[in-house]
Amino acid sequence: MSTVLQLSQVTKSYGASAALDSVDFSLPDNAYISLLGPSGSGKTTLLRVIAGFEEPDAGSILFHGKRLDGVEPHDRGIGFVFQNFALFPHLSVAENVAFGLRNRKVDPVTDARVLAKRVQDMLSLVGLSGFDDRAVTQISGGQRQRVALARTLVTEPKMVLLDEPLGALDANLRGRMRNELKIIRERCGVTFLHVTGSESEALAMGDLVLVLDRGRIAQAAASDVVYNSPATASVARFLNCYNLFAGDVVADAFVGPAGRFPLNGSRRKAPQPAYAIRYDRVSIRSRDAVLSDDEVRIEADFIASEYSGAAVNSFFALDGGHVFEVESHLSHARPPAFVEKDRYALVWKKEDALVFG
Ligand SMILES: Nc1ncnc2c1ncn2[C@@H]1O[C@H](COP(=O)(O)OP(=O)(O)OP(=O)(O)O)[C@@H](O)[C@H]1O
Repeated sequence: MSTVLQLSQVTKSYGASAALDSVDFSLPDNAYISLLGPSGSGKTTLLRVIAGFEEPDAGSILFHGKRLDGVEPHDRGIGFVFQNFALFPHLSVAENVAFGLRNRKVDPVTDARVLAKRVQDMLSLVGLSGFDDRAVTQISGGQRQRVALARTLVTEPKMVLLDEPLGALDANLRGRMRNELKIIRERCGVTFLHVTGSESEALAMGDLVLVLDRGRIAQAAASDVVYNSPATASVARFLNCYNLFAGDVVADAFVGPAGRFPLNGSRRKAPQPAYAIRYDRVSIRSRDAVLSDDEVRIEADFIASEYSGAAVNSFFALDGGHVFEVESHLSHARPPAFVEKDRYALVWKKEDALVFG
């Protein structure tokens, strides 16, 4: 697969703080890439630097093998879809889409018939044929999202940057638009770089998922690799499906304020030591249940359960107040009702824990 974009050691600071700190990655052509990171991790700054709205302080950006230094945003061949869609409210759907083509600096399209044909093709690509004359104030959020996308795609960018493109939509529509965006990308065959703060969105959409942590790429891998094998404790935290413990490896155990967890030997190199166990790898047992040699246990008080259709998530308070979460999939068996404030044993296999440090 050929490379569309390559960043090497890209750094951008605002005052004394580095929004991007030596960012390195390569993106394949014709792929859907998710960029996941918590608020303030540098996602928008990274998109703005790639788009050319900001210049990096150091490092290089190669787009199709050519350096982008000093190239104006409109000359980069990179499209940008903004979170709030940034449509012109006084223009119709078709006029919004035509705007970019008619007004672009390089090779503007002025012939009305050519323009109309290109706009029609684009509206058909995003599933909005027949909406040409509608005011953009008289269409739904999902339709506005498609107009924003059509307006970018009509200029035939070689890559598209999308800044939280589903953030302004309600949860239901967000789910449907995930699929739509993937289909539209496949039809036009260019790389989409989709920024999101939602781990489920990033994992569902990306052929490749980049995880940004405090201005650095903490991991770049396929969704299942990120989910099952987060590279650092911070990545595990963003995924919202791991219980994390601070502490250190001492001989054959991980020891911290929450207790002593015997290890099975495997350990991944990471800047910060931590112990992680996924919510759905834990079983809830009575305190007197017998443990086998390959299991680890901790005791905690039941707080509450939350039913989500396919699973029940149960919350427990560890001694010291830390909340521990267990996800029980209902396809296995429905967990019994637990009694509030009663104490239970939370048990997992040594080999299911991830040990960082
Ligand atoms: N124009 C600016 N001036 C000063 N600091 C800035 C500026 N833009 C961003 N920052 C800082 O750079 C860091 C990264 O910001 P950025 O907006 O890229 O993060 P983000 O991951 O997109 O966050 P969010 O998800 O909340 O939009 C933050 O600490 C932010 O305060």
